[in-house]
Amino acid sequence: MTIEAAPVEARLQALCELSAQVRDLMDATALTDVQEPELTAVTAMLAEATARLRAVTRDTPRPFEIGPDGSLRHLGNAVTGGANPHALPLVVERDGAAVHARLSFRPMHEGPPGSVHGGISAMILDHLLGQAAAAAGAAGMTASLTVHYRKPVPYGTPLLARAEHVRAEGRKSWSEGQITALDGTPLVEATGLFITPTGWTTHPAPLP
Ligand SMILES: CCCCCCCC/C=C\CCCCCCCC(=O)SCCNC(=O)CCNC(=O)[C@H](O)C(C)(C)COP(=O)(O)OP(=O)(O)OC[C@H]1O[C@@H](n2cnc3c(N)ncnc32)[C@H](O)[C@@H]1OP(=O)(O)O
Repeated sequence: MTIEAAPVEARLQALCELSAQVRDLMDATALTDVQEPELTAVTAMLAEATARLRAVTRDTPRPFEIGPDGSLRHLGNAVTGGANPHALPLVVERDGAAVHARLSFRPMHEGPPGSVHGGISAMILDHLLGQAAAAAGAAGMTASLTVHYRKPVPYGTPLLARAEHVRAEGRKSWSEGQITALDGTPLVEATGLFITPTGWTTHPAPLP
């Protein structure tokens, strides 16, 4: 894994704005009820836009970078990356030994009709649990994730997600966390085991 010096911020800002537009496009696509000729016309426009973006490409999404404020960021990440349309993007804050984020899922995250797909909730918790491990100085890869779905998760509603590191044993560390309604009602709870790969232990990972 490499950490790059950040390129010109204005270009990254434009890339994040493009990603935000693509997220809106994804919701619009999931919800549209326009007629077939309009669908065909929009599809042609998008094919042209895709070709323009492919004119110059990278091998991977944006890597870990040091931002202008000195913080570590990963704009290509599928959960937190502002430059990745797949990401919400989740903005994770540290809170002592824990991490938390406010979040709001979108119609494109639908699983059961009217609520969020369980795999999407699990992905958010996987990331947050991993960040809690990293915040405790035990960054690692997810080895296992156990998820309990307590209530359907709504989209279009502000929610909270929180995680904390609970214990460590050698290269293994455990975190637990939950997604809740704003009033604290638990919706999804998870525990995860994170293992620091041997290659990382000789080069301590930077904290997020
Ligand atoms: C320049 C570096 C910069 C780094 C910057 C980092 C900053 C951090 C910032 C921000 C945090 C972001 C947070 C992200 C969160 C999301 C993370 C993901 O989505 S990760 C993707 C999904 N996970 C994988 O793809 C893993 C694939 N698996 C593996 O790579 C390996 O299996 C790995 C590393 C998990 C373990 O491999 P081994 O070779 O190190 O493990 P062995 O030596 O066999 O076992 C060690 C101990 O762990 C147990 N163990 C191993 N795998 C286990 C498992 N799956 N379940 C339970 N125990 C397991 C074993 O039984 C052993 O235990 P005994 O020491 O004997 O007690």
